[in-house]
Amino acid sequence: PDLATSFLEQPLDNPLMNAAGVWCTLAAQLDALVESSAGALVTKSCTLSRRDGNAEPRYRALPLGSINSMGLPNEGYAYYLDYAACHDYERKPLFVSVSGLSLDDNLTIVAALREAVLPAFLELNLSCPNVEGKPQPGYDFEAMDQFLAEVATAYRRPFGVKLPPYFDFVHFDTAAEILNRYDNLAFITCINSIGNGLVIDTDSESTVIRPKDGFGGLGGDYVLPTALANVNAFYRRCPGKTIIGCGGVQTGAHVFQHLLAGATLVQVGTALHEEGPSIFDRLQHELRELMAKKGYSRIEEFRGRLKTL
Ligand SMILES: O=C(O)c1[nH]c(=O)[nH]c(=O)c1I
Repeated sequence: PDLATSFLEQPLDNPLMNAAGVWCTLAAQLDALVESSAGALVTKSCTLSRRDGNAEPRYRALPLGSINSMGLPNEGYAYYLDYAACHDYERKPLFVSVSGLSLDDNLTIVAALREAVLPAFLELNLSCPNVEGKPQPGYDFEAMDQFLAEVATAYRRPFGVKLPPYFDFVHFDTAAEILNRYDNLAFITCINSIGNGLVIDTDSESTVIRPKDGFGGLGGDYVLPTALANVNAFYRRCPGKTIIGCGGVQTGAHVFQHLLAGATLVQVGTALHEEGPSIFDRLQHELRELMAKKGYSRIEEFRGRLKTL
């Protein structure tokens, strides 16, 4: 079976990439993703200036996934624009994730990205749950609409958004109605971590990460059904847009499920953090095996074809 696909008319060897924030803060990590068999890669969400992020421990791997409250540690947007300027786009597409601390910061970064005239894809992160005192725009529909109105106008080129998980059909409907207003909003990445979970260690009777009294974003097995729901909800509601699936991917079957739900590309976070970039070889092998067993030779034969009962 062939895993070749395309994204916004760009060909990719396969639909797999990292999730923003994982294995992508420093150039050496990004280089490792370029060298890996990932079909594409995305940079750590960036802010105007470099940030240390929250106090450690701020990430914990768990039997069923992960919890994190990194606090947006990153090298500052110039660092990632420099990386994007040196990337070989013939090899694989590069996405730049932007998560400015204010609308103005986002507009400054987006303007710089536009001025750089790079073939990189902008993934506007509206869903960071871990910056104390910064509510995420993804859960404030008025703020989200304003951010998109200004960014869509300033950037003028195709871009995408990274959304938080929603858990109610009214929220799916409202968010989709906003996103559908912006013609150059070309893709939607669902989901970011499930925000502000609390993991407790029974023996120590304590939280397991330091920031925010232990409250942090959940990833891994915990989030797969929610991720699939959000992928399919926006796939159904935004027919003119491309969906990128993110959340809970650990096996080729999980990739298959995201594709079935309507995803075009599939991002890997927690499992990549734990296994490293070789995971992209394993996931492709497992996906090919599953496709062969089902008699599929190309992804387009089943992508978006989720059956209902
Ligand atoms: O804490 C983080 O840096 C972080 N952590 C997440 O789970 N999602 C995000 O978008 C971000 I910006």
